[in-house]
Parts: sequence; structure tokens; C-alpha cells
Amino acid sequence: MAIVLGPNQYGKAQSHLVRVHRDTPRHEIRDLTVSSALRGDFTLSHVDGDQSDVLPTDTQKNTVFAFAREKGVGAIEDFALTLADHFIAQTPAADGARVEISEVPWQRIDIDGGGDGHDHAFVRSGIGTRTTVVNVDGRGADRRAHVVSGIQDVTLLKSTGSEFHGFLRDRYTTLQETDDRILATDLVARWRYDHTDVDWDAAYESVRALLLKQFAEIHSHALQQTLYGMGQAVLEKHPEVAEIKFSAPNKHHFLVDLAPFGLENPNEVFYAADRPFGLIEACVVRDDASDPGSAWHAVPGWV
Ligand SMILES: O=c1[nH]c(=O)c2[nH]c(=O)[nH]c2[nH]1
Repeated sequence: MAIVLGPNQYGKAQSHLVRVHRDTPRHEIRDLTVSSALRGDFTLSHVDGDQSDVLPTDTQKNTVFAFAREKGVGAIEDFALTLADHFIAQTPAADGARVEISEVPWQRIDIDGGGDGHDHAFVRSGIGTRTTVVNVDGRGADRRAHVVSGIQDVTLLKSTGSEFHGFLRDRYTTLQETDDRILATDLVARWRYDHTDVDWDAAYESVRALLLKQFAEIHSHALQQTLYGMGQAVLEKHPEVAEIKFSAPNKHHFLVDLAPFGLENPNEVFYAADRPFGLIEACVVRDDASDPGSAWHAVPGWV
């Protein structure tokens, strides 16, 4: 029997970077959390304790901040691709790099309701956290880059337009059938781009808007059907998207029984339970989707 090193990667997780653009009195801010990891032949480091192949995680973190100053940030997908290529170039033992970035939105404080907002005072608000996971394999002519972008922390609720009935029943089934319920979720969506020749910001805005529109407009017979409809709309409108994956808790809202108090409850008062929750996960794919390669490498929580 021999013991050998299995798959491994190493890097700096969750460097929290705030970049202020202050070329004019009207500042712009970006708020990013960046994680990087290198993979390849790092046997010496693990087995012999020899660090000659290792670009320190501290250096990876420094690079994130230095590049933000030197090159600017731009779309998170471009920033991640630039960092991944750089780390591979700097580290001969690496044959791949993974860079994950999430970005939270800030908006200008609108003091007088005029709409322009303050020049340098901001409030954390906006819909969702934008994410990307970039995996680059190889270098030079063998280089392959994969981009999986997404949105998370989107809490959605519709107060009608949702039914759930016709399900299997067995001796443990107590759930009442309903043709009018609250549908609510904290959406996580990640979509894989087919290539990297994409207007990342425009694509993100469009996919986000489409997801919200579909959630609102689909008359739901199950969260499963709503997710599928959301994914279908994204794939129909975005040829550059190969597949989209969802993870969505079904945030149950139970009708409170007010009969003991002599009150009717015509779908007006609910108990919002936080646990347990249904968890619906689905992937919607083109049947001719390109090979994902390492695109989903170490992306957490997916089927
Ligand atoms: O949209 C739903 N999907 C389910 O699979 C399910 N199961 C359940 O109990 N309630 C719901 N709701």
C-alpha cells in the first residue's frame, strides 16, 4: 500500500476589497470579496515540506489589492480572469487557477429626493450579490477559461399566484392542497457562459431582470416549475449562456388558525417559518451545451 497526495488546491479566501475611484469629487465605490486558489503539482509542499513551488497565499492577497490600484477592477469576470492568468504565469507548478469574486451593491444616499445622490456617501442597497467563479486551465495555446457567474441573496415573495396540489400522498402526508399560497425564496442562481467574449455587465443586468420578471409573471404550480421557467427564459434570451443552476429554499408561510379567536383568515395572516425549509435545486441546460470542463470546479452546494 502507498499513500499519495490526492487533489489539492490552495489560496487566499475572502480578501475584502473596497476600491474608491476618486478622480473627480463624485466618487465611485466597488465592494468585492475575492478568493483565489491554485492547483497543480504541489507534491513537494505537502509531502516534503519544500515550499519552492508555492506562491504564498499572502502574495495572492497582495496581488488582488495591487491590481485593483494598478489596473482597476472593471467587471468582476474580467478582474477574475486577469488574476487567474497572472497566478498561473507566476507559478510554474500550477496547471490551473480558480478565482471567485462576489460584489455587493452600494447606492448613493439621496438626501433631497432629487435622484442624483450624494457624491461620496453611500448606503448598502440594491438587488442581490453578484458572483463569479472563474477557472483557468493551462497556459499559452492550451489555455481554457471558464466563467460561471451568478446572483445570490435575492429574497423574493409573491403573495398569490402560487398553487401546490396533486402531489403524492402516503400515510405520513398531512400537507393540505392549496390553490393560493405565498411563494417565497432566497434565490441563488449561477449560470455558465459558453465563452468569454461577453459584455459581462450587460449580461448580468439582463439575466437578473429576467429572473425577477419570470418569478413575478409565472403562475406557479410549484417552486420547481418557477425555477425551470426562469432558466428557460434565460437560455432563450442569452445564447452565450450554456446552462443555469438554481438553489432555492422554499420559505414556508403557514396560514395561522385564527378560529379560536372567532376570526376568519382569508390568506391574510401567516406564520413565516425559518426552519425547516424545502430546498429545490435544478439545472436548466441546452441539450447542445458545450463541455463544462472545470467550470464547476469547487462550486459549493450544487447537484
Ligand atoms: O413548490 C413546492 N415544491 C415541493 O416539492 C413541495 N413540497 C412541499 O411540501 N411543498 C412544496 N412546494
